[in-house]
This record gives sequence, C-alpha cells and structure tokens, in this order.
Amino acid sequence: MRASEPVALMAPPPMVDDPGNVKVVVRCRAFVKREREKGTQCLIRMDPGSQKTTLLAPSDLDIAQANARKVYEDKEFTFDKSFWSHDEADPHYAHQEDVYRSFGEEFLDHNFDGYHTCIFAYGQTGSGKSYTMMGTPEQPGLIPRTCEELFERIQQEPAQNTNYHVHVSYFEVYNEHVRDLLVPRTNPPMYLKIRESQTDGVYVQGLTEAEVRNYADVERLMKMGDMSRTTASTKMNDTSSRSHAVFTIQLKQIQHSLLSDETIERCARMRLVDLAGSERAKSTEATGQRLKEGGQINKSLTTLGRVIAALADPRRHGKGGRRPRDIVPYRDSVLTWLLKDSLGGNSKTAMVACIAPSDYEETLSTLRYADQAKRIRTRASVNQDCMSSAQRDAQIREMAEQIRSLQVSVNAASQRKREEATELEEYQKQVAKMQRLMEENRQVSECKIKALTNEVEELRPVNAALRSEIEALRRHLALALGELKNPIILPPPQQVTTPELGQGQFGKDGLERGLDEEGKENSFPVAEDDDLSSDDEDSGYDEGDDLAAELQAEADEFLKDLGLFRKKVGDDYDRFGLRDVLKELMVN
Ligand SMILES: Nc1ncnc2c1ncn2[C@@H]1O[C@H](COP(=O)(O)OP(=O)(O)OP(=O)(O)O)[C@@H](O)[C@H]1O
Repeated sequence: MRASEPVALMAPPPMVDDPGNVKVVVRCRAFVKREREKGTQCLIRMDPGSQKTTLLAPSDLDIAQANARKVYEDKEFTFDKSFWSHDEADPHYAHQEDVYRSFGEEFLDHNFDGYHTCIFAYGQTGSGKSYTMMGTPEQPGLIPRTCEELFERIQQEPAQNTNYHVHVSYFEVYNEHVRDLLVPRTNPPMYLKIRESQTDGVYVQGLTEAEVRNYADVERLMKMGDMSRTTASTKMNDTSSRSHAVFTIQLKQIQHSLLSDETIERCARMRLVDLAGSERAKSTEATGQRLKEGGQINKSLTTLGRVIAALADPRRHGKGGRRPRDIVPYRDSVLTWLLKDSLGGNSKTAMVACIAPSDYEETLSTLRYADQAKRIRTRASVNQDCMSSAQRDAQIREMAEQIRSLQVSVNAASQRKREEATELEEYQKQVAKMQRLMEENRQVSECKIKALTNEVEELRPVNAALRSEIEALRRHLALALGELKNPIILPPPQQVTTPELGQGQFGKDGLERGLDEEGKENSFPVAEDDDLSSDDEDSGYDEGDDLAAELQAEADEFLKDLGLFRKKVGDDYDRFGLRDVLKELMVN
C-alpha cells in the first residue's frame, strides 16, 4: 500500500523506555443455560464508579456444607476496569464494543506509535475468554475489532507519505507443542520449534506470517485458524479451547521524506492471546485425553502464575536493584517462554480476567492471579529506525556482502554434503559387492562339500570290501607264517602192518599231519631254529617258501595301496575340513 507524496514525518521516537504496569481488567459473564436451569446464585458485584469487584461468600448451604473446612467470606478487589457483562438489562452492562473501546482502541494507538502490545485473556474454563477475544460473528470480540479498525485507520487517515505492511500469524500451544493454525492440519500434526535470538527475541521457527491487505483477508485467516484450533466439549463448556491460541499482527510503517531523504521505519507487534481455561478435573469430570490436556493446561498456567509472581515481586523493582533475570521461570513452559517479552519486557500488556458469576473458589483464584499481575511493570519502547538514504544504501551494500559470503558457505556446505553422499554411496556399493562375493563363496563351498560327501559315500562300500579283504589276507598270512614257522615233519615211510589201513588211505592231509592210534592229531615238535633255510633243502618245503614270498609281496602291495588311499582321504580332510565324516568313515 502506498500513499501519495508526504509532507510531515512521524513524530520523533521517545528516547527513553516507557515503564508501566500491566493493565488488568475483569469481566463477569452472564449465566449460561446450565447455570440458569440450576437457578444458580450470582456471587459477583461490580461498582462502575470505583471499579471495585466484590466476590460474595456463597449463601447456598449445599456449597458451604460440601466444603465445611473452607472459609467463605466476601473478597474485594480493584482493577483498572470492571466489565459487568452479567445482566444485559443493567445500565452498566458492558457490550463487546464497550470492552474494545475501553482499552482495545488504546492499545491499537500504541501500535501505531510503534510499541509492541499484548492482550491476554485468563480465567477458568467456560468463563468467557474466547467470547471476549474472538467473540461470535454477531458479537465480534477484541481480535476482529482490532483488525477491522487497523485497516480503517490505514485506509481513512493515512499519513500520506507512509507505506503500511501488515502480516498476521496464528498458532496454538497444545500439550506443550506449537502448531501453526494457518496451515491445514496434518496427521500426525506438524509441530514447530521455538528459537531465541539476540535480535528477534523468542520466535516460532517456520511459522506462517501471511501478508494481509484488508480486513477481509484477516477475517478469512481468522476463520481458517479457528476451525483448525483444538476444541472439545466438556461438562463446563460445549466448545472448550484445549489450547492456548496466539494471534499476532505485525504492523510495519515505512515513512520517507524526499526533503531530508530520510526513512523512518516502525515495527509494532500485537499479541492477542486466548489462554486455555484453568480447570479442576472434579468440575469438568474429564477423563482420558481431556484429563491429560487439562493437566498440561494447568501446568502451563501454574508456570504463568509463577512468572507473574516473580515479575510482580516488589524486590525486583526495589532499591536493592533488580533480582537476577534467571529467577523468572519463563522457560518452564512453552507459553511463558513465548510470552517472555510481552510479560516482562518490551511491551505494553493488558490482562482480561474472565470470571463466571457463580463459582466462588475458581473466581477467587482468578481474581488473586489478576491482582498479582497488576504489579508487573514492563518497559515498552518505540521500535523505530531512522536512517538517511546514504545509510540505507550502505546497509543494503553490507547486507548484499553478507548474503554473498553466506552463499559461498552454503555452496561449500552443499558441495561437502554432495561429496559425503557420493562417498557413502561408494561405500554402500562396496559393502554390497563384498556381501555378494561372500555369498558366492559360501555357495561354492556348499557345492564342494556336497561332492566330497558323495565321493566319501561312494568309497564307503569299497573301503569296507578292502578291509574285509585285508582281514582275510591277514588271517591267511598269519596261517601261512605259522605253518612256515612250525613245519610238519613227516616220519620216514614205514611198513604198514595193519592190513586195513593202506598207505593210499592217508591222502594229502595224512602226509602232512600224523595221527595217533586213536585218530587224534599229533603235535610235532617245532624246530628250535627259526631259520629254516638249511634244513629246507632236504626237507622238501620249497613250495612253502614260494607261497610265503608271494603272499608277502601281495600283502606289501596291498599295504602300499592302502597307504595311498589313506593319504588321499587325509588330503581331502585337510582341504575341506571333513573331520567328522572322515573320522566316522575311518572308524567304520
Ligand atoms: N459476556 C458474555 N455474554 C454472553 N455470553 C457469554 C459471555 N461470555 C461468555 N459467554 C458464553 O459463555 C460460554 C463460555 O464462553 P467461552 O467459550 O468464551 O469460555 P472460555 O473461557 O473461552 O472457555 P474455555 O476455557 O473452556 O475455552 C459460551 O457459550 C459463551 O457464548
């Protein structure tokens, strides 16, 4: 958006911070259907003159008796403003428009002056926070009213030499996770990271910051975000917000004077926060997911309470000087970390404490919270830069140089990344190749083992046959050697007197062995001398010598074959490690 040629520049920025307390207002809502049906008693009184809010002790005997140990008494609080939105017929009834006019408008002024602002709604579940912040299409709340008027101001009374740029973002903090409400929901949800930098403070990385040119653009985004927000029906509220929602408007005003050739840039940020409601599991009767959410909501609200208590501590601003910064537990919850600047830094901040008309304990807790928040002081300063064209050009040059050097390091980094990727790919290829080779080797070995096993199996019967042959030959040899060592000495031929027994009846055996009269085998004395050769000449045993030599040669030949066979089997055993198979084979 660009207006026509300028005349005057923005007012010069204040040189000092603008310290101020957090503005605290309280709003009491009307009875809802559930309360009307029960005929509940209203426990709130508000004095429009003094802005006093009084919480009355319940006269309802049921409540008092149910909590006999608790003390119920009237409590009085004073805030910057008390909005009575309980009874529409009351002349002091505060409509949505009244709430906005009372301080929403003032906060928008601060934004145009270049201050960061924050308005957050706090209160128990079902107390009217979403109604106050977002409202309904018929009764729009603070957020739509602020945005609408922002564009009205830009369009109706433009500082003629000023360019306006408006961006909005919308996110929720659900169960300690940040989710962008301006991008469609995904399953599983996409959560964003929180970062903190010297220049930008705490921010959400990757959050959508949509440029808007008119209120219709904002309305569309608000609708989109609201639909995406996590809500659920509980006993206390049909559409209970289960998350903290943060709607942010960034307003940038750039003003340029042709006369002085100077540019002034103001950046203001508006944070509009609809917190999830504090709740007691007993009142909401929540179970499962709702109970878990309730636990997380209460945890972050308790941290918010601790942050508020630390910031409100008078010693912090006393004569003794500031307490150490780390005493404020901002980082203990995502919500307080994100609101760090809004709560205790460079911001003008307001809290709307929303209360239900009939819940003594919850309302007392909210009012005490709000009462403490009143004491927080922030130090807001105008976020404005003023520079001449020469300075701006120098800045642009410096930035261009920075971009160039960043580009170089990005290129180097991506080159390194590419090289690493190639190396990794090569390594993976080698590993795969090695695995393939090992597999092939295994298959070859398996094949060899199979062939050898078959060969061994084929040789088994041959081996058995050879063994029995060896055994037979051994026996044969032993017998032959025995006979050679103990030759049968035949008696000299005699005259057979017995007519019945002719010589021819002795046969071959009869010649070799002598029989006594009873037909028993004779044992002939064994020659003392083992060397039979001298006697043999005359003894007629040349045939026996030949046979022994022949058998000895045969046995030697066989033993040689057997030795070769053993050697072969031994070699195979060494080559293929067939220890067990061969062992078994040797045994058999
Ligand atoms: N000022 C009001 N005037 C009329 N109705 C109201 C007002 N404030 C709240 N309500 C109604 O009360 C109910 C609860 O309000 P709302 O949803 O805003 O509560 P909440 O505090 O945001 O709850 P939660 O923390 O559970 O999200 C709604 O039906 C809403 O329309």
